[in-house]
Amino acid sequence: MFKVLVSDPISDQGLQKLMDAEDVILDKKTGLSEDELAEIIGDYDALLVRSQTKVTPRIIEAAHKLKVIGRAGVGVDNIDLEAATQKGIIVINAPDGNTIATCELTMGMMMALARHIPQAYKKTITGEWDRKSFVGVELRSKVLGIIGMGRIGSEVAKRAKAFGMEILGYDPFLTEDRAEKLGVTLATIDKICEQADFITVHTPLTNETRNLISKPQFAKMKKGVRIINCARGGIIDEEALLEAIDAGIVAGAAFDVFVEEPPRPDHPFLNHPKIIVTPHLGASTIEAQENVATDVAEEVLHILRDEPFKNAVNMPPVPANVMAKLQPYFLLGERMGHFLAQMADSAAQEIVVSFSGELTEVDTSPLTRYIVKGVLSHHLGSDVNIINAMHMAKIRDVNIIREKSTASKGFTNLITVTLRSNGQERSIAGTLLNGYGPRIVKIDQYPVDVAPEGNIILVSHNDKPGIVGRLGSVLGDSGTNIATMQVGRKVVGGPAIMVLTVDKPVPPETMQQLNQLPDIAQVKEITL
Ligand SMILES: NC(=O)c1ccc[n+]([C@@H]2O[C@H](COP(=O)([O-])OP(=O)(O)OC[C@H]3O[C@@H](n4cnc5c(N)ncnc54)[C@H](O)[C@@H]3O)[C@@H](O)[C@H]2O)c1
Ligand SMILES: O=C(O)CC[C@@H](O)C(=O)O
Repeated sequence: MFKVLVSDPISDQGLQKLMDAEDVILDKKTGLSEDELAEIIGDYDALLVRSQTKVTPRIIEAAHKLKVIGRAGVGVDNIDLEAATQKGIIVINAPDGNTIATCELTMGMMMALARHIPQAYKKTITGEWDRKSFVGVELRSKVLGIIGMGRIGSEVAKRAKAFGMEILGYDPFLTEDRAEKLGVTLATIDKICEQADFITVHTPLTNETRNLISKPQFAKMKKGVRIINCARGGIIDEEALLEAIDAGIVAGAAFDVFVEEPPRPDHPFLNHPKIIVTPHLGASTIEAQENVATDVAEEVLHILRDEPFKNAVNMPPVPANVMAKLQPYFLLGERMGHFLAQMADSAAQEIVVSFSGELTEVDTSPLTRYIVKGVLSHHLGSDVNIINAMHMAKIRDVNIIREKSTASKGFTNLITVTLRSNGQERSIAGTLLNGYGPRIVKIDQYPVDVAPEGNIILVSHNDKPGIVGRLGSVLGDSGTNIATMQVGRKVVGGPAIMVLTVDKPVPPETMQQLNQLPDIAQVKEITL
Protein backbone atom coordinates (compact mmCIF):
# COMPACT_ATOMS: atom_id res chain seq x y z
CA MET A 1 0.00 0.00 0.00
CA PHE A 2 1.21 3.50 -0.83
CA LYS A 3 0.46 6.31 1.59
CA VAL A 4 -0.19 9.71 -0.02
CA LEU A 5 -0.46 12.96 1.93
CA VAL A 6 -2.29 15.99 0.49
CA SER A 7 -1.17 18.98 2.56
CA ASP A 8 -2.82 21.89 0.68
CA PRO A 9 -6.40 22.39 -0.59
CA ILE A 10 -6.40 20.46 -3.89
CA SER A 11 -9.50 19.72 -6.01
CA ASP A 12 -11.26 16.48 -4.94
CA GLN A 13 -12.37 15.79 -8.48
CA GLY A 14 -8.76 15.96 -9.62
CA LEU A 15 -7.67 13.61 -6.84
CA GLN A 16 -10.38 11.04 -7.71
CA LYS A 17 -7.93 8.64 -9.40
CA LEU A 18 -5.84 8.48 -6.24
CA MET A 19 -8.92 8.06 -4.05
CA ASP A 20 -10.15 5.19 -6.23
CA ALA A 21 -6.80 3.42 -6.42
CA GLU A 22 -6.80 0.16 -4.45
CA ASP A 23 -3.12 0.40 -3.68
CA VAL A 24 -3.32 3.95 -2.23
CA ILE A 25 -4.31 5.34 1.17
CA LEU A 26 -4.96 9.07 0.82
CA ASP A 27 -4.78 11.44 3.79
CA LYS A 28 -5.75 15.11 3.60
CA LYS A 29 -4.16 17.25 6.30
CA THR A 30 -4.01 20.94 5.43
CA GLY A 31 -2.65 23.90 7.41
CA LEU A 32 0.14 21.88 9.09
CA SER A 33 3.06 23.73 10.64
CA GLU A 34 6.61 22.72 9.64
CA ASP A 35 6.94 20.85 12.96
CA GLU A 36 3.69 18.94 12.41
CA LEU A 37 4.57 18.03 8.83
CA ALA A 38 8.11 16.98 9.79
CA GLU A 39 6.64 14.70 12.44
CA ILE A 40 4.32 12.76 10.10
CA ILE A 41 6.04 12.92 6.68
CA GLY A 42 8.14 9.82 7.45
CA ASP A 43 4.99 7.65 6.99
CA TYR A 44 4.29 8.76 3.43
CA ASP A 45 5.35 7.62 -0.04
CA ALA A 46 4.02 10.72 -1.81
CA LEU A 47 3.27 14.33 -0.88
CA LEU A 48 0.90 16.54 -2.89
CA VAL A 49 1.08 20.29 -2.41
CA ARG A 50 -0.08 23.54 -3.95
CA SER A 51 1.88 26.64 -2.93
CA GLN A 52 1.12 27.00 0.79
CA THR A 53 3.13 24.03 2.07
CA LYS A 54 6.82 24.86 2.24
CA VAL A 55 8.76 21.69 1.55
CA THR A 56 11.95 22.67 3.35
CA PRO A 57 15.19 20.70 3.73
CA ARG A 58 13.96 19.80 7.22
CA ILE A 59 10.78 18.20 5.84
CA ILE A 60 12.81 16.36 3.20
CA GLU A 61 15.30 15.19 5.81
CA ALA A 62 12.43 13.63 7.78
CA ALA A 63 10.83 12.08 4.67
CA HIS A 64 12.37 8.61 4.93
CA LYS A 65 9.97 6.84 2.54
CA LEU A 66 9.03 9.69 0.25
CA LYS A 67 9.37 8.83 -3.44
CA VAL A 68 7.63 11.80 -5.03
CA ILE A 69 6.47 15.34 -4.31
CA GLY A 70 3.69 16.50 -6.64
CA ARG A 71 3.02 20.22 -7.14
CA ALA A 72 -0.50 20.96 -8.37
CA GLY A 73 0.58 23.97 -10.44
CA VAL A 74 3.62 25.37 -12.26
CA GLY A 75 5.98 27.11 -9.83
CA VAL A 76 7.99 24.85 -7.52
CA ASP A 77 9.44 27.80 -5.58
CA ASN A 78 7.97 26.31 -2.35
CA ILE A 79 9.89 23.03 -2.72
CA ASP A 80 13.60 22.70 -1.99
CA LEU A 81 14.60 20.99 -5.24
CA GLU A 82 18.22 20.60 -4.28
CA ALA A 83 17.37 18.79 -1.06
CA ALA A 84 14.78 16.61 -2.83
CA THR A 85 17.24 15.72 -5.59
CA GLN A 86 19.95 14.88 -3.11
CA LYS A 87 17.54 12.56 -1.31
CA GLY A 88 16.44 10.97 -4.59
CA ILE A 89 12.87 12.27 -4.33
CA ILE A 90 11.25 12.99 -7.67
CA VAL A 91 9.52 16.35 -7.87
CA ILE A 92 6.82 16.76 -10.50
CA ASN A 93 4.60 19.68 -11.45
CA ALA A 94 1.56 20.31 -13.65
CA PRO A 95 2.72 23.05 -16.03
CA ASP A 96 -0.18 23.11 -18.50
CA GLY A 97 -3.36 22.91 -16.43
CA ASN A 98 -3.59 26.55 -15.33
CA THR A 99 -2.43 28.30 -18.51
CA ILE A 100 -5.94 29.29 -19.63
CA ALA A 101 -7.03 30.36 -16.15
CA THR A 102 -4.06 32.71 -15.82
CA CYS A 103 -4.48 33.98 -19.36
CA GLU A 104 -8.14 34.75 -18.70
CA LEU A 105 -7.31 36.57 -15.45
CA THR A 106 -4.85 38.67 -17.46
CA MET A 107 -7.59 39.54 -19.96
CA GLY A 108 -9.89 40.37 -17.02
CA MET A 109 -7.23 42.63 -15.52
CA MET A 110 -6.79 44.39 -18.86
CA MET A 111 -10.51 45.09 -19.15
CA ALA A 112 -10.83 46.09 -15.51
CA LEU A 113 -7.96 48.54 -16.03
CA ALA A 114 -9.39 49.95 -19.25
CA ARG A 115 -12.84 50.54 -17.70
CA HIS A 116 -12.01 51.14 -14.00
CA ILE A 117 -14.40 48.33 -13.04
CA PRO A 118 -13.15 47.71 -9.45
CA GLN A 119 -13.01 51.45 -8.64
CA ALA A 120 -16.48 52.08 -10.11
CA TYR A 121 -17.92 49.09 -8.24
CA LYS A 122 -16.46 50.32 -4.95
CA LYS A 123 -18.18 53.72 -5.34
CA THR A 124 -21.48 52.42 -6.70
CA ILE A 125 -22.10 50.06 -3.77
CA THR A 126 -21.79 52.98 -1.37
CA GLY A 127 -24.78 54.58 -3.15
CA GLU A 128 -22.76 57.08 -5.19
CA TRP A 129 -23.82 57.34 -8.88
CA ASP A 130 -20.54 58.70 -10.33
CA ARG A 131 -20.44 58.42 -14.13
CA LYS A 132 -17.87 61.17 -14.72
CA SER A 133 -14.85 59.76 -12.92
CA PHE A 134 -14.77 56.45 -14.75
CA VAL A 135 -14.52 57.21 -18.45
CA GLY A 136 -12.34 54.43 -19.82
CA VAL A 137 -10.54 53.47 -23.03
CA GLU A 138 -11.27 50.77 -25.62
CA LEU A 139 -8.92 47.87 -26.24
CA ARG A 140 -9.63 47.92 -29.97
CA SER A 141 -6.67 49.25 -32.01
CA LYS A 142 -4.53 49.63 -28.90
CA VAL A 143 -1.01 48.21 -28.82
CA LEU A 144 -0.46 45.37 -26.35
CA GLY A 145 3.16 44.51 -25.44
CA ILE A 146 3.61 40.94 -24.22
CA ILE A 147 6.92 40.15 -22.52
CA GLY A 148 7.33 36.36 -22.26
CA MET A 149 5.63 34.46 -25.06
CA GLY A 150 5.48 30.98 -23.51
CA ARG A 151 2.29 29.11 -22.65
CA ILE A 152 0.38 31.98 -21.02
CA GLY A 153 1.79 34.86 -23.09
CA SER A 154 0.86 33.06 -26.34
CA GLU A 155 -2.73 32.46 -25.16
CA VAL A 156 -3.04 36.13 -24.16
CA ALA A 157 -1.89 37.08 -27.66
CA LYS A 158 -4.62 34.95 -29.27
CA ARG A 159 -7.36 36.51 -27.16
CA ALA A 160 -6.08 40.07 -27.51
CA LYS A 161 -6.18 39.61 -31.32
CA ALA A 162 -9.91 38.91 -31.00
CA PHE A 163 -10.28 42.30 -29.29
CA GLY A 164 -8.71 43.97 -32.32
CA MET A 165 -5.46 44.80 -30.52
CA GLU A 166 -2.11 45.11 -32.26
CA ILE A 167 0.42 42.89 -30.51
CA LEU A 168 4.15 43.35 -29.95
CA GLY A 169 5.84 40.30 -28.42
CA TYR A 170 9.24 39.80 -26.86
CA ASP A 171 10.73 36.48 -25.80
CA PRO A 172 14.31 35.36 -26.46
CA PHE A 173 12.90 32.14 -27.96
CA LEU A 174 10.22 33.75 -30.12
CA THR A 175 11.07 33.12 -33.78
CA GLU A 176 9.72 35.13 -36.75
CA ASP A 177 7.85 32.02 -37.81
CA ARG A 178 6.03 31.46 -34.55
CA ALA A 179 5.36 35.17 -34.11
CA GLU A 180 3.77 35.25 -37.55
CA LYS A 181 1.59 32.23 -36.71
CA LEU A 182 0.40 33.99 -33.55
CA GLY A 183 -0.20 37.28 -35.37
CA VAL A 184 2.39 38.99 -33.21
CA THR A 185 5.08 41.47 -34.28
CA LEU A 186 8.50 40.57 -32.88
CA ALA A 187 9.79 43.46 -30.79
CA THR A 188 12.43 44.40 -28.26
CA ILE A 189 11.55 45.42 -24.71
CA ASP A 190 12.53 48.99 -25.64
CA LYS A 191 10.14 49.02 -28.60
CA ILE A 192 7.35 47.63 -26.40
CA CYS A 193 8.01 50.36 -23.84
CA GLU A 194 7.95 53.06 -26.49
CA GLN A 195 4.86 51.90 -28.36
CA ALA A 196 2.54 49.88 -26.11
CA ASP A 197 -0.69 51.13 -24.53
CA PHE A 198 -0.85 48.01 -22.35
CA ILE A 199 2.11 45.90 -21.18
CA THR A 200 1.75 42.45 -19.64
CA VAL A 201 4.59 40.22 -18.39
CA HIS A 202 4.54 36.40 -18.56
CA THR A 203 8.11 35.32 -17.78
CA PRO A 204 9.41 33.29 -14.87
CA LEU A 205 11.17 35.24 -12.12
CA THR A 206 14.90 34.77 -12.72
CA ASN A 207 17.98 36.88 -12.06
CA GLU A 208 17.51 38.23 -15.57
CA THR A 209 13.81 39.07 -15.22
CA ARG A 210 13.94 40.53 -11.70
CA ASN A 211 13.07 44.23 -12.13
CA LEU A 212 12.89 43.68 -15.91
CA ILE A 213 10.53 46.65 -15.95
CA SER A 214 12.09 49.31 -13.79
CA LYS A 215 12.93 53.06 -13.87
CA PRO A 216 14.74 53.13 -17.27
CA GLN A 217 11.90 51.17 -18.93
CA PHE A 218 9.14 53.33 -17.37
CA ALA A 219 11.01 56.43 -18.55
CA LYS A 220 10.63 55.23 -22.16
CA MET A 221 6.93 54.45 -21.94
CA LYS A 222 4.05 56.26 -23.57
CA LYS A 223 2.05 58.51 -21.25
CA GLY A 224 -1.10 56.65 -20.18
CA VAL A 225 0.31 53.12 -20.47
CA ARG A 226 -1.35 50.39 -18.36
CA ILE A 227 0.71 47.59 -16.76
CA ILE A 228 -0.28 44.03 -15.80
CA ASN A 229 1.61 41.40 -13.77
CA CYS A 230 -0.06 38.01 -13.39
CA ALA A 231 3.30 36.15 -13.54
CA ARG A 232 5.58 36.58 -10.53
CA GLY A 233 6.16 39.40 -8.06
CA GLY A 234 9.43 41.22 -8.70
CA ILE A 235 9.43 41.13 -12.53
CA ILE A 236 8.06 44.67 -12.39
CA ASP A 237 9.87 46.91 -9.91
CA GLU A 238 7.10 47.86 -7.46
CA GLU A 239 8.71 51.11 -6.30
CA ALA A 240 9.52 52.26 -9.82
CA LEU A 241 5.92 51.59 -10.82
CA LEU A 242 4.62 53.86 -8.05
CA GLU A 243 6.99 56.61 -9.20
CA ALA A 244 5.84 56.17 -12.81
CA ILE A 245 2.20 56.54 -11.70
CA ASP A 246 3.06 59.69 -9.74
CA ALA A 247 4.91 61.04 -12.79
CA GLY A 248 1.78 60.58 -14.90
CA ILE A 249 3.41 57.94 -17.14
CA VAL A 250 1.40 54.94 -15.98
CA ALA A 251 -2.38 55.41 -15.97
CA GLY A 252 -3.12 52.18 -14.11
CA ALA A 253 -1.70 48.83 -13.06
CA ALA A 254 -3.11 45.43 -12.19
CA PHE A 255 -1.14 43.01 -10.02
CA ASP A 256 -1.98 39.42 -9.05
CA VAL A 257 1.49 38.72 -7.65
CA PHE A 258 3.83 40.57 -5.30
CA VAL A 259 7.46 40.56 -4.22
CA GLU A 260 6.26 39.48 -0.78
CA GLU A 261 3.10 37.37 -0.55
CA PRO A 262 0.84 38.17 1.10
CA PRO A 263 1.89 41.84 0.90
CA ARG A 264 2.21 43.62 4.24
CA PRO A 265 -1.00 45.49 5.24
CA ASP A 266 0.58 48.89 4.57
CA HIS A 267 1.89 47.93 1.11
CA PRO A 268 1.38 51.05 -1.06
CA PHE A 269 -0.43 49.03 -3.80
CA LEU A 270 -3.26 47.98 -1.50
CA ASN A 271 -5.14 51.24 -1.29
CA HIS A 272 -3.88 52.92 -4.41
CA PRO A 273 -6.68 54.39 -6.57
CA LYS A 274 -4.88 53.44 -9.80
CA ILE A 275 -3.77 49.92 -8.86
CA ILE A 276 -5.97 46.84 -8.99
CA VAL A 277 -4.84 43.92 -6.84
CA THR A 278 -5.86 40.27 -6.49
CA PRO A 279 -4.41 37.66 -4.10
CA HIS A 280 -2.46 35.42 -6.56
CA LEU A 281 -5.65 34.15 -8.20
CA GLY A 282 -4.21 33.32 -11.65
CA ALA A 283 -4.75 29.60 -11.27
CA SER A 284 -7.84 29.82 -9.09
CA THR A 285 -10.56 28.45 -11.33
CA ILE A 286 -12.46 25.23 -10.78
CA GLU A 287 -11.22 23.97 -14.14
CA ALA A 288 -7.56 24.84 -13.56
CA GLN A 289 -7.57 23.31 -10.10
CA GLU A 290 -9.15 20.14 -11.47
CA ASN A 291 -6.68 20.06 -14.36
CA VAL A 292 -3.58 20.48 -12.23
CA ALA A 293 -4.85 18.06 -9.57
CA THR A 294 -5.73 15.43 -12.21
CA ASP A 295 -2.38 15.81 -13.95
CA VAL A 296 -0.39 15.59 -10.76
CA ALA A 297 -2.47 12.71 -9.29
CA GLU A 298 -1.98 10.63 -12.46
CA GLU A 299 1.74 11.26 -12.47
CA VAL A 300 2.10 10.42 -8.77
CA LEU A 301 0.35 7.09 -9.39
CA HIS A 302 2.72 6.35 -12.30
CA ILE A 303 5.75 7.08 -10.14
CA LEU A 304 4.52 5.05 -7.17
CA ARG A 305 3.83 2.12 -9.50
CA ASP A 306 7.19 2.47 -11.27
CA GLU A 307 5.53 3.35 -14.56
CA PRO A 308 6.89 5.93 -17.05
CA PHE A 309 6.13 9.54 -16.09
CA LYS A 310 6.71 13.07 -17.38
CA ASN A 311 7.01 16.62 -15.97
CA ALA A 312 9.70 15.70 -13.45
CA VAL A 313 11.54 18.83 -12.42
CA ASN A 314 14.58 17.24 -10.81
CA MET A 315 17.08 14.53 -11.54
CA PRO A 316 16.54 10.94 -12.75
CA PRO A 317 18.74 8.11 -11.47
CA VAL A 318 21.91 7.36 -13.45
CA PRO A 319 23.74 3.99 -13.12
CA ALA A 320 26.38 4.20 -10.38
CA ASN A 321 29.37 3.40 -12.65
CA VAL A 322 28.35 6.07 -15.16
CA MET A 323 27.64 8.52 -12.36
CA ALA A 324 31.11 8.00 -10.89
CA LYS A 325 32.71 9.01 -14.22
CA LEU A 326 30.38 11.88 -15.04
CA GLN A 327 29.62 13.52 -11.70
CA PRO A 328 32.94 15.41 -11.42
CA TYR A 329 32.08 17.10 -14.75
CA PHE A 330 28.51 18.20 -13.93
CA LEU A 331 29.48 21.55 -12.40
CA LEU A 332 31.97 22.26 -15.19
CA GLY A 333 29.37 21.36 -17.86
CA GLU A 334 26.64 23.55 -16.37
CA ARG A 335 29.00 26.49 -15.88
CA MET A 336 30.33 26.13 -19.44
CA GLY A 337 26.77 26.30 -20.75
CA HIS A 338 25.98 29.32 -18.61
CA PHE A 339 29.27 30.99 -19.60
CA LEU A 340 28.58 30.46 -23.29
CA ALA A 341 24.97 31.71 -23.10
CA GLN A 342 26.26 34.96 -21.57
CA MET A 343 28.92 35.28 -24.30
CA ALA A 344 26.30 35.05 -27.05
CA ASP A 345 24.30 38.04 -28.23
CA SER A 346 21.00 36.15 -28.51
CA ALA A 347 19.30 32.98 -27.28
CA ALA A 348 20.71 29.68 -28.58
CA GLN A 349 19.33 28.15 -31.77
CA GLU A 350 21.86 25.30 -31.91
CA ILE A 351 24.14 23.83 -29.25
CA VAL A 352 26.93 21.48 -30.33
CA VAL A 353 28.38 19.41 -27.49
CA SER A 354 31.55 17.50 -28.21
CA PHE A 355 33.31 15.11 -25.82
CA SER A 356 36.77 13.68 -26.19
CA GLY A 357 39.07 11.48 -24.12
CA GLU A 358 37.81 9.04 -21.47
CA LEU A 359 34.38 10.64 -21.41
CA THR A 360 33.62 9.00 -24.74
CA GLU A 361 33.57 5.58 -23.00
CA VAL A 362 30.24 6.22 -21.21
CA ASP A 363 26.79 7.52 -22.05
CA THR A 364 27.30 11.26 -21.62
CA SER A 365 23.59 12.22 -21.86
CA PRO A 366 23.33 13.27 -18.19
CA LEU A 367 26.33 15.58 -18.70
CA THR A 368 24.80 16.97 -21.89
CA ARG A 369 21.68 17.80 -19.87
CA TYR A 370 23.79 19.83 -17.43
CA ILE A 371 25.38 21.74 -20.32
CA VAL A 372 22.01 22.43 -21.98
CA LYS A 373 20.55 23.42 -18.63
CA GLY A 374 23.43 25.86 -18.16
CA VAL A 375 22.77 27.44 -21.57
CA LEU A 376 18.98 27.68 -21.21
CA SER A 377 18.97 28.82 -17.60
CA HIS A 378 20.31 32.19 -18.72
CA HIS A 379 16.82 32.94 -20.05
CA LEU A 380 14.61 30.40 -18.28
CA GLY A 381 16.03 30.54 -14.74
CA SER A 382 14.94 27.79 -12.39
CA ASP A 383 12.20 26.63 -14.81
CA VAL A 384 14.85 24.57 -16.60
CA ASN A 385 16.57 21.69 -14.83
CA ILE A 386 18.50 18.58 -15.70
CA ILE A 387 15.36 16.52 -16.09
CA ASN A 388 13.54 18.86 -18.45
CA ALA A 389 16.52 20.59 -20.14
CA MET A 390 16.29 18.57 -23.39
CA HIS A 391 12.52 18.95 -23.53
CA MET A 392 12.77 22.72 -22.92
CA ALA A 393 15.31 22.92 -25.76
CA LYS A 394 13.09 20.90 -28.08
CA ILE A 395 9.93 22.95 -27.52
CA ARG A 396 11.94 26.08 -28.20
CA ASP A 397 13.38 24.63 -31.43
CA VAL A 398 16.92 24.66 -30.02
CA ASN A 399 18.82 21.98 -31.93
CA ILE A 400 21.22 19.87 -29.83
CA ILE A 401 24.06 18.13 -31.68
CA ARG A 402 26.23 15.63 -29.78
CA GLU A 403 29.64 14.63 -31.04
CA LYS A 404 32.41 12.39 -29.78
CA SER A 405 35.98 13.00 -30.81
CA THR A 406 39.16 11.04 -30.24
CA ALA A 407 41.34 14.16 -30.23
CA SER A 408 41.50 15.40 -26.62
CA LYS A 409 44.31 17.86 -27.42
CA GLY A 410 46.54 16.70 -24.57
CA PHE A 411 43.81 16.68 -21.91
CA THR A 412 42.51 13.47 -20.28
CA ASN A 413 39.05 14.71 -21.12
CA LEU A 414 37.87 17.72 -23.06
CA ILE A 415 34.37 19.14 -23.44
CA THR A 416 33.79 21.60 -26.27
CA VAL A 417 30.51 23.47 -26.52
CA THR A 418 29.53 25.64 -29.46
CA LEU A 419 26.48 27.86 -29.47
CA ARG A 420 24.94 29.13 -32.69
CA SER A 421 22.35 31.88 -32.86
CA ASN A 422 21.34 34.41 -35.48
CA GLY A 423 24.43 33.74 -37.64
CA GLN A 424 26.78 34.07 -34.67
CA GLU A 425 28.93 31.17 -33.44
CA ARG A 426 30.75 31.14 -30.11
CA SER A 427 32.48 28.26 -28.43
CA ILE A 428 34.39 27.27 -25.32
CA ALA A 429 36.29 24.19 -24.24
CA GLY A 430 36.72 23.00 -20.67
CA THR A 431 38.32 20.25 -18.67
CA LEU A 432 39.08 19.11 -15.13
CA LEU A 433 42.73 19.82 -14.42
CA ASN A 434 44.23 17.42 -11.92
CA GLY A 435 44.63 19.28 -8.65
CA TYR A 436 43.15 22.53 -10.04
CA GLY A 437 39.50 21.59 -10.68
CA PRO A 438 37.28 22.88 -13.52
CA ARG A 439 38.98 25.06 -16.12
CA ILE A 440 37.92 26.80 -19.33
CA VAL A 441 40.88 26.14 -21.63
CA LYS A 442 39.68 27.73 -24.84
CA ILE A 443 37.36 30.62 -25.72
CA ASP A 444 36.49 30.76 -29.41
CA GLN A 445 39.85 30.08 -31.07
CA TYR A 446 42.01 31.44 -28.21
CA PRO A 447 43.74 29.19 -25.62
CA VAL A 448 43.09 30.41 -22.02
CA ASP A 449 43.12 29.03 -18.49
CA VAL A 450 40.14 30.35 -16.52
CA ALA A 451 38.36 28.94 -13.46
CA PRO A 452 34.63 29.06 -14.30
CA GLU A 453 33.45 30.92 -11.20
CA GLY A 454 32.63 34.38 -9.88
CA ASN A 455 32.65 37.53 -12.02
CA ILE A 456 34.46 37.38 -15.33
CA ILE A 457 34.86 40.13 -17.91
CA LEU A 458 35.36 38.99 -21.47
CA VAL A 459 36.79 41.57 -23.85
CA SER A 460 37.00 41.21 -27.63
CA HIS A 461 39.40 43.81 -28.98
CA ASN A 462 42.11 44.63 -31.49
CA ASP A 463 45.62 43.80 -30.34
CA LYS A 464 46.91 47.39 -29.97
CA PRO A 465 49.21 48.98 -27.37
CA GLY A 466 47.49 50.80 -24.48
CA ILE A 467 44.25 48.77 -24.34
CA VAL A 468 45.09 47.01 -21.09
CA GLY A 469 45.93 50.32 -19.42
CA ARG A 470 42.73 52.06 -20.59
CA LEU A 471 40.59 49.15 -19.44
CA GLY A 472 42.39 48.92 -16.12
CA SER A 473 41.92 52.60 -15.38
CA VAL A 474 38.15 52.55 -16.15
CA LEU A 475 37.75 49.55 -13.85
CA GLY A 476 39.98 51.12 -11.22
CA ASP A 477 37.96 54.37 -11.29
CA SER A 478 34.81 52.36 -10.55
CA GLY A 479 36.49 50.67 -7.58
CA THR A 480 36.61 47.29 -9.36
CA ASN A 481 39.59 45.19 -8.37
CA ILE A 482 41.08 42.94 -11.06
CA ALA A 483 42.00 39.55 -9.59
CA THR A 484 43.44 37.87 -12.70
CA MET A 485 43.97 38.77 -16.32
CA GLN A 486 44.83 36.88 -19.50
CA VAL A 487 45.23 37.97 -23.08
CA GLY A 488 44.94 35.73 -26.11
CA ARG A 489 45.63 36.51 -29.76
CA LYS A 490 46.42 34.61 -32.90
CA VAL A 491 48.54 37.21 -34.71
CA VAL A 492 50.20 40.41 -33.60
CA GLY A 493 47.88 43.37 -34.17
CA GLY A 494 44.90 41.14 -35.00
CA PRO A 495 41.67 40.34 -33.16
CA ALA A 496 42.30 39.30 -29.56
CA ILE A 497 40.50 38.53 -26.33
CA MET A 498 41.15 39.46 -22.74
CA VAL A 499 39.69 37.56 -19.80
CA LEU A 500 39.62 39.38 -16.48
CA THR A 501 38.31 38.06 -13.21
CA VAL A 502 37.09 40.72 -10.80
CA ASP A 503 36.14 40.63 -7.15
CA LYS A 504 32.57 41.92 -7.49
CA PRO A 505 29.99 42.68 -10.19
CA VAL A 506 30.91 45.63 -12.42
CA PRO A 507 28.44 48.58 -12.24
CA PRO A 508 26.33 48.88 -15.45
CA GLU A 509 27.64 52.40 -16.18
CA THR A 510 31.24 51.06 -16.05
CA MET A 511 30.31 48.29 -18.49
CA GLN A 512 28.93 50.98 -20.79
CA GLN A 513 32.16 52.99 -20.51
CA LEU A 514 34.27 49.89 -21.26
CA ASN A 515 32.20 49.13 -24.34
CA GLN A 516 32.86 52.63 -25.66
CA LEU A 517 36.68 52.46 -25.40
CA PRO A 518 38.57 52.68 -28.73
CA ASP A 519 39.67 49.38 -30.36
CA ILE A 520 37.27 47.40 -28.20
CA ALA A 521 34.70 45.39 -30.13
CA GLN A 522 32.69 44.11 -27.18
CA VAL A 523 32.89 43.74 -23.42
CA LYS A 524 30.65 41.17 -21.75
CA GLU A 525 30.21 40.41 -18.09
CA ILE A 526 29.87 36.73 -17.24
CA THR A 527 28.52 35.83 -13.83
CA LEU A 528 28.84 32.25 -12.64
N1 LIG B 1 -0.69 34.22 -11.22
C1 LIG B 1 -0.70 32.89 -11.17
O1 LIG B 1 -1.41 32.30 -10.38
C2 LIG B 1 0.12 32.10 -12.14
C3 LIG B 1 -0.36 30.87 -12.64
C4 LIG B 1 0.42 30.16 -13.55
C5 LIG B 1 1.66 30.64 -13.93
N2 LIG B 1 2.10 31.81 -13.39
C6 LIG B 1 3.41 32.36 -13.78
O2 LIG B 1 3.30 32.90 -15.10
C7 LIG B 1 4.58 32.91 -15.73
C8 LIG B 1 4.48 32.34 -17.14
O3 LIG B 1 4.05 31.00 -17.06
P1 LIG B 1 4.03 30.08 -18.37
O4 LIG B 1 3.34 28.82 -17.98
O5 LIG B 1 3.58 30.87 -19.54
O6 LIG B 1 5.60 29.79 -18.50
P2 LIG B 1 6.41 29.37 -19.84
O7 LIG B 1 7.67 28.73 -19.38
O8 LIG B 1 5.54 28.62 -20.77
O9 LIG B 1 6.76 30.80 -20.50
C9 LIG B 1 7.68 31.71 -19.95
C10 LIG B 1 8.37 32.39 -21.12
O10 LIG B 1 9.16 33.47 -20.63
C11 LIG B 1 10.28 33.58 -21.51
N3 LIG B 1 11.34 34.38 -20.92
C12 LIG B 1 12.31 34.02 -20.06
N4 LIG B 1 13.12 35.07 -19.80
C13 LIG B 1 12.64 36.11 -20.51
C14 LIG B 1 13.03 37.47 -20.66
N5 LIG B 1 14.10 37.96 -20.03
N6 LIG B 1 12.30 38.26 -21.46
C15 LIG B 1 11.23 37.79 -22.12
N7 LIG B 1 10.82 36.50 -22.03
C16 LIG B 1 11.51 35.68 -21.23
C17 LIG B 1 10.69 32.14 -21.76
O11 LIG B 1 11.46 32.01 -22.94
C18 LIG B 1 9.33 31.46 -21.89
O12 LIG B 1 8.93 31.36 -23.23
C19 LIG B 1 5.50 32.13 -14.78
O13 LIG B 1 6.19 33.06 -13.97
C20 LIG B 1 4.52 31.33 -13.91
O14 LIG B 1 5.07 30.99 -12.67
C21 LIG B 1 1.37 32.55 -12.52
O1 LIG C 1 -2.55 28.91 -7.03
C1 LIG C 1 -1.48 28.30 -7.02
O2 LIG C 1 -1.34 27.17 -6.56
C2 LIG C 1 -0.24 28.96 -7.68
C3 LIG C 1 -0.47 29.15 -9.14
C4 LIG C 1 0.73 29.54 -9.96
O3 LIG C 1 1.42 30.61 -9.45
C5 LIG C 1 1.61 28.37 -10.29
O4 LIG C 1 2.82 28.48 -10.11
O5 LIG C 1 1.10 27.36 -10.79
